[in-house]
Amino acid sequence: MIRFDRVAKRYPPGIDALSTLSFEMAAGEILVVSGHSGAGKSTLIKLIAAIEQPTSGAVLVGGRNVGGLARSALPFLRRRLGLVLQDQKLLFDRSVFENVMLPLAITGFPPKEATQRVRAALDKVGLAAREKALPIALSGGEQQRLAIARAVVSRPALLLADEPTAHLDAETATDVARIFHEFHRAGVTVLIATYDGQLFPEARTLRLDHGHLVP
Ligand SMILES: Nc1ncnc2c1ncn2[C@@H]1O[C@H](COP(=O)(O)OP(=O)(O)OP(=O)(O)O)[C@@H](O)[C@H]1O
Repeated sequence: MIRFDRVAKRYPPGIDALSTLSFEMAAGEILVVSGHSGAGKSTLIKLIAAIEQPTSGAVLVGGRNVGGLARSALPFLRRRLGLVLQDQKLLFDRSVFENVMLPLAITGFPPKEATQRVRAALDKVGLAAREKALPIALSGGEQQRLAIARAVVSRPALLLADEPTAHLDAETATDVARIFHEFHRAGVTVLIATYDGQLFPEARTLRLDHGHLVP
């Protein structure tokens, strides 16, 4: 599903975020990428989502090299990806339901089926009863669950999450981690960048240290 082949990423003015990183992740796997702040975890996720381009090496997602992907090919990739980024970018003037509907509305999904999918996604993250609420009325854990619902509403084969349990208390973090495990058990390939790998006991762990894989 994912292959990094000697991938390096250097940001201007010369910060090496990742150095000759190689690893593979099979379809259906759950993988945790752990490491200290600045180790390169977010960069790894951004390269998979083609938000950033590698300086050298190849990033393959589903057999396609996404490093040199033309802008016109990005929607094809993004449709297969569910992204939960650190900055969730929830729409605070729209309801919970509308936030989750947005990715489907953008792709012109038929409204009736879209409504069913939104309700199914909200149900999976335990927010079915809150669909009319505004995000501001939700707790931090609920906002994170809303971001997950929005990421999975397109039923992606691959779910990527960057520090999805940051800023949550231990009980809420465990609850959010359980949701990722449930998607994994339902067949979704799940990759999570987190400093707290212990929350994901079912996952294989890749450890990064200053952009290098720790053997
Ligand atoms: N857009 C950017 N421009 C310049 N440097 C960047 C940029 N993004 C990240 N970096 C640098 O690259 C290195 C890796 O950052 P990255 O965000 O990938 O690490 P991280 O492990 O996700 O850290 P954190 O857990 O703090 O989010 C850091 O030194 C960071 O300062």
